[in-house]
Amino acid sequence: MATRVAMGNNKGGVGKTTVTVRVAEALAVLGKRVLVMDLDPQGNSSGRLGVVGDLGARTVSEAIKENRRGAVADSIWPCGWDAEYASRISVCPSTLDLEDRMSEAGVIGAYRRLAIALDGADDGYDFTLFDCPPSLFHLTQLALAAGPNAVAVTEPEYYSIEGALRFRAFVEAQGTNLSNPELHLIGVIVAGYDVRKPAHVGQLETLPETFGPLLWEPVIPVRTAIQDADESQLPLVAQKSEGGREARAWFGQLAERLIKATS
Ligand SMILES: Nc1ncnc2c1ncn2[C@@H]1O[C@H](COP(=O)(O)OP(=O)(O)OP(=O)(O)O)[C@@H](O)[C@H]1O
Repeated sequence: MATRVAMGNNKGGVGKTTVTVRVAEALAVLGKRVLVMDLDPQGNSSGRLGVVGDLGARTVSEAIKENRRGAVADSIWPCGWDAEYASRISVCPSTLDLEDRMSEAGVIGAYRRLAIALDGADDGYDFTLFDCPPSLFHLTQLALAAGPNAVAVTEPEYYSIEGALRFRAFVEAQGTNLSNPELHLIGVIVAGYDVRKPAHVGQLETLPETFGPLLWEPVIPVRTAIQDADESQLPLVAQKSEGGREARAWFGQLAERLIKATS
């Protein structure tokens, strides 16, 4: 089984997908084989990893629906990027159909369906990263039931930090309920830091006290190159600017931090 890591925050737009995709990219640069599970019906990590077009039934929604051991294997796509290391990245993509799985939330044991569908399917990977939706409800619970590690992603902004704290509290409280007593938060990643915003500067100072040793470095500042890579669905290696080079280095350090935290 791969080392499984769920990236979450129950506030939206805080950089979860960006961090998941760019840490996956950085892990692949370091030679790791990575499976990205897109658990957000918006399908943003699928698109940013170049998995676009008609996906037919080969999506994470279908794999969960099947409720069969290893079903994820039939929903795995290669990363669509033109980069040497992209061959080490695979994607289990989502579409809006993933919303349909929400109706199963009340079904006894349904929260285990992704863990069951992943069983054996991610054995060939070093890491499986789950890009969670901005919620603590069923789709996030499917990810948290599937693996022992969770990482909160937050902007240095009040409501985003509140969302990260709720995610941490949920992870700490729900492991047993999700049949995953090993579940724990291994880190907090701060993204989207805008030095021009006094509120960001102020909140950044409070974060070491709030999260203590769980706070990972480096903080990821806002860079046009990161947004451009996301919007053009390209790897960071395609961003030749200084910002692109900086971003590759920062995500590389976060990937190394993740490897250290899980080894
Ligand atoms: N460090 C950064 N520099 C510049 N743009 C960024 C950075 N981090 C994220 N963004 C941009 O901010 C927007 C929101 O980021 P992202 O999609 O990762 O958030 P999210 O938490 O996954 O959102 P959702 O909750 O909707 O899934 C995107 O347009 C992304 O490209």
